[in-house]
Amino acid sequence: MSLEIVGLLIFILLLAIALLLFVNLNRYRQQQTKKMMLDTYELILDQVDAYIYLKDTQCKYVYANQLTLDYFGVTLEKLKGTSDSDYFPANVVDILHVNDTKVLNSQSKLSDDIIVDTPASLIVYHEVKQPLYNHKGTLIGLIGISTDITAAYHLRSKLERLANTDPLTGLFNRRSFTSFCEHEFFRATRYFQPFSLMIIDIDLFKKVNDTYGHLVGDEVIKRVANICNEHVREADVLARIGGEEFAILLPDTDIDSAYVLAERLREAQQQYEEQKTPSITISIGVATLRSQDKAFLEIFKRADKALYSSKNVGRNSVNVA
Ligand SMILES: Nc1nc2c(ncn2[C@@H]2O[C@H](COP(=O)(O)OP(=O)(O)OP(=O)(O)O)[C@@H](O)[C@H]2O)c(=O)[nH]1
Repeated sequence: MSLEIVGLLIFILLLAIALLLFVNLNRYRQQQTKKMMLDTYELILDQVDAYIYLKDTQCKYVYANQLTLDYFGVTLEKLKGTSDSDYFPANVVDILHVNDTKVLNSQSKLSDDIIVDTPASLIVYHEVKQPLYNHKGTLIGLIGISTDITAAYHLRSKLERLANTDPLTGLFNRRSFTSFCEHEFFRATRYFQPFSLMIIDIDLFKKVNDTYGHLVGDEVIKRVANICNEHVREADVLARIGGEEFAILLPDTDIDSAYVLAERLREAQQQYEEQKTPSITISIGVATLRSQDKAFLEIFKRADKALYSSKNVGRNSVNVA
C-alpha cells in the first residue's frame, strides 16, 4: 500500500472520528438543554401554590409536585405506584376514585369541590382533572390540579348563613323559610304525604314596644323564639318571618296533630310568661296541605286567615283553617 493511500485512510478515519464526536457532542448538548428545561419546569411546578399530580390509567400516582409531596409526606420515589387510599380517609377516596374513573372513561375534563373532613381539620379543595395522552395520542393517565379553597368555602358558608338567618334570634328568616316550604310542598304532593304550617304572632306587641321600649321588645321576641325552639321536633323548620311573627313548618303532620302541637306551644308560652314583665301571650293560625292546593302560598294564606281568627276571638288562642 502506498504512503498516499495510508495517509488518505488515516484522514478518512480522523474525519469519521471528528464527525462522530460532533454528532455525539450535539446529542449531548441537546440532552443537556432538555434536562435543563425539565429541571426548570420541575422548579416552576414545585413553586406553584397548587397540588399538581399525574396518575396512570390504574389511578396510581406517577408524579406530584413538591406541595403535594409535602402534603402526603413522601418523596417522589416513594409516591410512585401509590394511590389515594394511602393518603385520604375512605369517604374521600371513594369520591376521588369516582372522579378519576369519570375522567379516564369519558376522556373529558372534570372539576369538583372536595371536602376532606377529618377530626383534626376541615380542608376544601377545588380539583380539575383531565386526561393525559402520549405523543402517539394514547391515553396514559390523567393530570390533576387541586387548589385549597377552604377560606373561600368558610366565607361562602358564613354569607349563606347570614343571608338565611335572622340576626336577632338566629332562626331561619322568611326567605329561607319560604324556600324550605316550597321544597316541602313539592315533596309532600309528590309522595302524597301530609304537612302542616303554624303561624305564630305575639299579641299586642306594639304595646310592649310603646310601654317598655324596643330593647325590651327585642328580648320578648327572643323569649318567644326560645319557647318555640324547645317545642319543635328535629324535622320541623322554625323561622322568624316578620317583626313579631314566627312560623313552623311541620312535615308529616296532619291538621289534628298540628293543632295539638300549637295548643301545647301557646300554653307553654303563657306559663313561661306568668312571672315575666311584660307578660305576653301568642296567637296561632294552623293550616294543612289539601289535595287541591297548587302552591305553598295557598296553605300560607289559610294559616294567616286562621291567625286572624285567633286575634278576632280575643287573642291567646289557636285556630285552624
Ligand atoms: N322590638 C321590636 N319590635 C318590632 C320588631 N319588628 C316589628 N316590631 C314591632 O312590632 C309591632 C307590631 O305591632 P302590630 O302589627 O300593630 O301588632 P300587635 O301590637 O302585636 O297587635 P296584634 O298582632 O293585633 O295582637 C310594631 O310596633 C313594630 O314596630 C323588632 O324586631 N323588634
